[in-house]
Amino acid sequence: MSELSKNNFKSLGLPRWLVDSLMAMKITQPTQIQKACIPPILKGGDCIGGAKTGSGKTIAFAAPMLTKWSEDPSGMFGVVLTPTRELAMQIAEQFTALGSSMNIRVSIVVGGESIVSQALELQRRPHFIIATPGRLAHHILNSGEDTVSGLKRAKFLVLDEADSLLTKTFANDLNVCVGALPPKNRRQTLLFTATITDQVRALQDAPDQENKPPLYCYEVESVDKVAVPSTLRTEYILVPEHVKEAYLYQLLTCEEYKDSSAIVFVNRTMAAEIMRRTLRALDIRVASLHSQMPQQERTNSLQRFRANAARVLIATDVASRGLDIPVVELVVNYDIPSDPDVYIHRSGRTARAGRRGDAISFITQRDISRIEAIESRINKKMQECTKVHDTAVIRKSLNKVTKAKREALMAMEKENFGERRKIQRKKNNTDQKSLRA
Ligand SMILES: Nc1ncnc2c1ncn2[C@@H]1O[C@H](COP(=O)(O)OP(=O)(O)OP(=O)(O)O)[C@@H](O)[C@H]1O
Repeated sequence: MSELSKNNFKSLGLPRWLVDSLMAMKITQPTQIQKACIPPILKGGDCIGGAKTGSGKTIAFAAPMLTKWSEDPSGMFGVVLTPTRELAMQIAEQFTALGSSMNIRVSIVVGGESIVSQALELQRRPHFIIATPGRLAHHILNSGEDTVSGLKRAKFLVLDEADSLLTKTFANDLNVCVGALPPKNRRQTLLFTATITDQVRALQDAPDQENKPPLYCYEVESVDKVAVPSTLRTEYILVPEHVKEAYLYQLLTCEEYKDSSAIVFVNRTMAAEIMRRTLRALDIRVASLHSQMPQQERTNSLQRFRANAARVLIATDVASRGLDIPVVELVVNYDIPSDPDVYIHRSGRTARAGRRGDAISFITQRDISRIEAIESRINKKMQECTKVHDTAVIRKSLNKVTKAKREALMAMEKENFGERRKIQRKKNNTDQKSLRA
C-alpha cells in the first residue's frame, strides 16, 4: 500500500462504524504507528509496536482488535495487560468510547477494587478485559472456573507498556495470565511501548516452536534518533539541594507557568505527600498520586487533575507511564530518575499528539551522572531554563516556603502519617503480592 493511500483509517481496513467513532473523537488521520501496525494486525500478525510517547499507540492496537471483534461480537475476545490501575482505566475508557455503538462490554480488572464484584462481572463474559497482571492472576488462581474460563477463547493478548510488564516485578503474575490464554499459535500477541528494551526484542528473536510467523517489529521514526517527541522542550535548572522547594514554587508561579497544568515527579511517596501539603499551604491547587494512597483517593486525585480542579499533580512513577492528559503543559522532574527510560515516560506526559510541552529537570550536584545518561539515551542535550534565575526572588520566597513545609511536616506528624503509611503498606502486602498492580 502506498504512503498516500494510507492517509485515512478506512484505507487501512477499518469498518465504517469505527471510522465514525474515531471521527466523533476528532481523530481522522492515522499516525505513523497506526499506519504501520493496523494493516498487519488485521491480517492476523503479531506485532511489537515501538513509537514515542503520545503517538497514538492505544488506537494502533485497539482499532484492529475492535474491527475483528465486530465481525463476530460474541464472548471473550481480547485481554489487555498494563502495569498500573489508572492506565487500565484509561484504556478501558478508550475501548468503551470506540465501541459504544456496538454494545461493547469492557471489564476493568485491577487491584484496590472489590474482588467479588469483579468476579461477577467476569462471569458476565465481557468482550474485552483490561487488567493489571496481579489482579487478573488472582482471579485465575482463586475465582473459580466459571469466572475465567472465557479467557481460553481470547483471540488477542496485548502487553501495553510491554518493557515494564516484562521485568521481574511482573514475571510470576504475567506467567499465570498468559497460561490461562490460548497458546501463541491460536491468539495474536501485540506488544507496545515507547521504550523498546532488549527483553522486548528478545521475544521477536525467540525460536518459534509453535509455527507462528515471527513478531513484526515497528520502531517508528527510528531514523530520528531522538527518543522524545520533537514538540517537547527539554530543560534543566541547577538547584542547590536545600532550596529545591523554593525553586519549585517559583517555577510553578512564574509568568510562563502560573496558569499551566503541571505534573511534578518525585522519587518517593513521602516526598509527594510533603510537597502536596506544602504547595496547598501556598495556595496552589494541587493533588497527588502515589501507590500508598487508597485506590479511591488515587482515582479522585486523578479526576480532579483531569478536570483542572487541581492545576498541579505531585506524583511518583505510578503516573509516569501512559497517562493521557492533553492539557498538561509542563512536567517537572523534581527528583531525577536513575533509569533514563523513566525520564522518557515521565516527560512524555506532556507534548502529546503533536502538542507543545516542556520537561524541566531539577539538577543537584548529585545528579550530574544521571543527567548525562539521560541525554545520551534521548540523544538530545537539555537547555538551561532561565525562567527561575533571580536569586533575590528565590530568597524572598524561601521563608514562606520553608514555613509552609515545616507546617506540613508538623501536621503529618500529628496525624501519624508515617504510621498510617506503614499500615497501608502492610495492608497492601497482605492483600498479597499478587495483587500488587
Ligand atoms: N490519529 C490520531 N490523530 C489525532 N490524535 C490521535 C490520533 N491517535 C491518537 N490520538 C490521540 O493522541 C493522544 C495520545 O495517544 P496514546 O495515549 O495512545 O499515546 P501513546 O503512544 O500510547 O503514549 P504513551 O507512550 O505515553 O503511552 C490521545 O489523546 C489520543 O486520543
